[in-house]
Amino acid sequence: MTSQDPEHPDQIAHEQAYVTRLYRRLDALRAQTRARLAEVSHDAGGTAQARTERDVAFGEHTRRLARLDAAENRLCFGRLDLGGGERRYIGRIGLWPESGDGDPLLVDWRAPAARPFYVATPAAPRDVRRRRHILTRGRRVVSVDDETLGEDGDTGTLAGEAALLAALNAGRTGRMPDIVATLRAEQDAVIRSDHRGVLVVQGGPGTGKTAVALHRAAYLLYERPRLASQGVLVIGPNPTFLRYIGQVLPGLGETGVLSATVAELFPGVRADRAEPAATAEVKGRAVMAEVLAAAVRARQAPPGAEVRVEFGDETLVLEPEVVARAAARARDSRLPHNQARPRFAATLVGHLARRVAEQTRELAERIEADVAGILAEADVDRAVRADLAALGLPEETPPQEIGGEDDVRDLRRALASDPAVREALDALWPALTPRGLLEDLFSDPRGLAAAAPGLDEAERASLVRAPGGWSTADVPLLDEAAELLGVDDRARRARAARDRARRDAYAQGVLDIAAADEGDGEVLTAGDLLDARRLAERHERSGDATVAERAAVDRTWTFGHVIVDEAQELSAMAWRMVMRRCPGRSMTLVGDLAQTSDAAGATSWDEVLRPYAGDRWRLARLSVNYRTPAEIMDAAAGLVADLGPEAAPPRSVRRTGVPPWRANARDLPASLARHAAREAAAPRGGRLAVIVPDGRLGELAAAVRAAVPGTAFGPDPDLTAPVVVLGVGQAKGLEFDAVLIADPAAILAAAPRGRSDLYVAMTRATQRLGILHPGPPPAEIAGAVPELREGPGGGS
Ligand SMILES: Nc1ncnc2c1ncn2[C@@H]1O[C@H](COP(=O)(O)OP(=O)(O)OP(=O)(O)O)[C@@H](O)[C@H]1O
Repeated sequence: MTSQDPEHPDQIAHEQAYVTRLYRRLDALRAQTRARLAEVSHDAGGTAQARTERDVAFGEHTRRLARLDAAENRLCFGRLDLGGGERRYIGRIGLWPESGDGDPLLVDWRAPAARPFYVATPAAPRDVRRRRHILTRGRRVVSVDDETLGEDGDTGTLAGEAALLAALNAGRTGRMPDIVATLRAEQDAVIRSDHRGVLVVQGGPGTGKTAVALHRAAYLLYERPRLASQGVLVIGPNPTFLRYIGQVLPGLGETGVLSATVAELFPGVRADRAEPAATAEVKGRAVMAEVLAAAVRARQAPPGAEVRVEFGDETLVLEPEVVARAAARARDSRLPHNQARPRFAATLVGHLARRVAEQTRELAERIEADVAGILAEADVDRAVRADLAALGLPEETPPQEIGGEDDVRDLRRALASDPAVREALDALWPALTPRGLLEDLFSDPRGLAAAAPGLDEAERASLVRAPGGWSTADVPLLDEAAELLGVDDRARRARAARDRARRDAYAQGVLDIAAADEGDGEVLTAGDLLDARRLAERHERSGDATVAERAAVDRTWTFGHVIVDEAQELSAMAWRMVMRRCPGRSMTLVGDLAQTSDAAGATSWDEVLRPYAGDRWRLARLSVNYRTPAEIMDAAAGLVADLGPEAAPPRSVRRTGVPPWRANARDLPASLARHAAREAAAPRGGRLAVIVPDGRLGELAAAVRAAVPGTAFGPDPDLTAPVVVLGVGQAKGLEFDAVLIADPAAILAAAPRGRSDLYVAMTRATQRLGILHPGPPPAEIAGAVPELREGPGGGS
């Protein structure tokens, strides 16, 4: 039933009255929360415990306010009428009457009581008689749409899907919307899954994997409140994608989630160095962990010549076996390289100290013997004895122990601080940094040959390069190296101290401004009540955003939950890094093996996950494509036909009646520009993506921009522009009303997994798809996509 339904003309007015009441309640709660926040902000003094409690309250009120603000848009979207006459309104958050008693005014979509809204079916109605979708614009109810279930209801399937289809047919905005009002049962099951380990969500294009993963994060943050302080990490394939999905969680009231690409997971490194795909593929292999371990070992006391150290007037010698024993002892500690270093140094310094002490003792004994001989010969002994007797001293003074424990201790100290000794030890077991190790390794073909016997010569040659900058594939290697070398605590502590000083300065600035504003000497200013450090600490502790900020700069931060989108693209080395971020293995991985384009990416989930989760990972499948109309999906399906059942294309939920088309384009830039201009000017509007081979992005984008001013393109293009030109690698995960693909043959040929790339490109459209091919069409689409004879506006 919709607003036009003549049988229920008063339903919109009825729901409007209720929705208005809900917004009144929301407004009251916002005002209340703001007042509490102000109160806590101005509260001061008391015990340390009281201060901590206030800080916690400050954080809670801030989060609550963010949640209430986020609920403004489509606060209420559903109603359930249950068997016993009970009525439940479903919305973004839970709301209770002011009295606090009685039934909730609005049930949070994540609460168990809301679940039937998503999963009740005519066959299993779960006591639901009627499910109503309420569509609002701003605070105004614009339509209602009912589905009747239960014994006396009809099957209602079509009516129930009206809200979904309206959402799917709506024009795209360049920002992913949340789907909380129209979640499907199979998606709901994934979102609420109680599996505590690794949950893999496999599904074809447009099945809602990304949407589901983000809603699962929101659900888990609701269901497991402690998760907010541990942090949730969302990993996506590129910054453009992360911006595209960036509104979903804040829109659901969750602001404390860190999103990052794999390339951003090593703090302080900007991965902007380009490198051939074949090199990245080698760097992504699991064997690189062994290569790095071997490279580190090779820098630990390399076997060979003896080491000579000048100490005072002496030349001390460290024989190869002595060095080898010290190295073995250090390695036995199983500590990372830099942390094992003191043990190695201590062993050798101890050895040297004993050696020096021994030499000193021998020398002393020799001197004593010599002196005794001289005395005997000269018979001065008797005379000395007489002198001693005259002085009242005993004839035999107890011999002072030369080279005893005290001497050895002193010697150890002296040796440990001696520059020559330190230099010798540094050369044997140098302090290493991840960056230094990698730069060294990749610029040294001989060192690589020794560390990477498992790679063939060409593979090793592909790794050799001059220092300067980092690629995306380097990032997991830097992380691996950091693990092998050990955390450089001093640098981290220094950074933490700097951060704290910066925060203190910032907070003092806030207080200064507040003091300047408040002017009046009689009035207590914020500065009177809060000192800079406390304000800084409060800022540090309060709000989820700062958890995300702290996690972002700390390589060793471990998250309570990690979501990986486009998970099929991660290399084996990237998985090692991601798993280190989540030792609890509470993870949601979403991906599609049919869309793997990275040559180092996954072909089997079991292969990827077994090393980390054994068989304790669970697979959920999504099978319905909500994005791509059946006409386009049918044309794209052939591209993945030979990838096996795991990669089978999903079934589209709707048809549009608009088939995809292809056209021969002799002059590709000109033809592309013409078609893009025509599409951009069409009254149906919407957003257009022109997807081109990565290698021709600059040239083709310039041609399109000349025809359609304002066309976006570049490393991180504005997806809200009416027309955007993307390299095929950038299009992953995105969607547009219309898509134009340029030169499919070049896309197929550009990469070993070119078919997957073309499949991704073809499945980005929610409405229309056109393909321009210079020369004959590739066999993959020749039969599947009809040729445009009198297409949009004629010839190509
Ligand atoms: N239940 C739903 N209600 C409304 N829209 C939905 C629903 N499920 C999915 N969609 C929409 O379908 C589109 C595809 O969703 P999403 O991007 O999450 O799919 P995906 O499986 O990650 O796709 P791909 O693998 O191609 O990147 C989005 O616009 C999403 O909002």
